Amino acid sequence: MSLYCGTACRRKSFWCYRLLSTYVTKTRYLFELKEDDDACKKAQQTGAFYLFHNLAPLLQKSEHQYLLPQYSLVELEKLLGKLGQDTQRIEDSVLIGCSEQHEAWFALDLGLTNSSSMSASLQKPEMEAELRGSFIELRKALFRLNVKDASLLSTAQALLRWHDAHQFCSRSGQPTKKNVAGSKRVCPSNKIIYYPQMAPVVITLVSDGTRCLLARQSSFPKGMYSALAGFCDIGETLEEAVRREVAEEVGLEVERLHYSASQHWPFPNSSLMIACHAAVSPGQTEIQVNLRELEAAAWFSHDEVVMALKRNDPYTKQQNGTFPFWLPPKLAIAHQLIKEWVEKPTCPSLPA
Ligand SMILES: NC(=O)C1=CN([C@@H]2O[C@H](COP(=O)(O)OP(=O)(O)OC[C@H]3O[C@@H](n4cnc5c(N)ncnc54)[C@H](O)[C@@H]3O)[C@@H](O)[C@H]2O)C=CC1
Ligand SMILES: [Mg+2]
Repeated sequence: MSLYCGTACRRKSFWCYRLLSTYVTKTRYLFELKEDDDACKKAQQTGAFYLFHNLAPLLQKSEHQYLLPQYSLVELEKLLGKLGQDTQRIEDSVLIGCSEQHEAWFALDLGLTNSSSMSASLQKPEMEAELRGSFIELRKALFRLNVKDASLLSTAQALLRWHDAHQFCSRSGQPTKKNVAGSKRVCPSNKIIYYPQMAPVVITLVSDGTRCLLARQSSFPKGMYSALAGFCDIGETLEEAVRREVAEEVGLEVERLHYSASQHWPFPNSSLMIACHAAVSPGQTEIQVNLRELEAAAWFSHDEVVMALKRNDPYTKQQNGTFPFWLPPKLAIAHQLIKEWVEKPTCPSLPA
């Protein structure tokens, strides 16, 4: 059971941690680091750093998985010294979380150049040799990481990318300055504060009661089908976005929908994927594929989907030269939606 400390007693630190659950103290600690630059600098002294190069995380290969090396501040300072770099570069790091023991975790990109520190991009091969690891594109590495590491690296990459793309104020054109944690940037001339953003995206698995509708874009790997996805338009509710995307992409009218879960998705930019199941009436299932958005869409039976979920080697070409039908990997929320449908194909009851 979690105990809640009703009064936020501000004695030694920002909050009184004594009576709170581990989760709450951790959350409050992270909040303090985001709000208080001095506290965050202090946390760096005992913290752990994850390294990136041009948004690719540093990983070490073990037998079947990638491992995530972390460095202390002292180790990082030593490394920068060896590579002939100023330790001021550590100021570009961003806070990405902390352990239950309050060891703060930071991410630092040594390949990106920052407008204010004027630091030069470090050479990748030189660093890889020194660190005995490789900077691997996140898209390639994500599915060979455990869930916790994958989520940590997705957050880190999204935050590093956001800072890289928001170095200037869109009103004054002046360089913006990040706080120590990297939870915001401020324009020194007009005090406008910029916060990291995610784009909301709806992802919908449409069912007619016995089959589910899956689609593919030409950019997907060969043979892979997924649920319908689309960015929310400004001003739309979640329900309206689902209805519009399904109508736009396959020409069907959704009758009922049911929220399932959500996921942060770092590609190509930061999105908040909001996953739903939706139903269409069994009498109105004729698909009209919007070829400007999709390469193909089709209804799949329960058995076909069960078979596809079991497929381990999707990239193997079949004898007739085509690729087998397969589904997104476990880590993608599309996979979870499809798995839920396989386990319970009947459709839920919220009106769209
Ligand atoms: N994690 C998962 O399981 C899955 C994630 N996704 C992600 O969902 C996202 C959206 O899916 P799509 O079918 O591509 O969306 P979509 O159906 O909305 O089409 C993309 C188009 O929407 C427009 N657009 C509107 N707002 C945009 C914004 N904020 N950023 C970029 N483009 C915007 C652009 O013209 C773009 O070409 C993709 O980024 C994809 O990576 C898609 C399927 C599965
Ligand atoms: Mg789409």
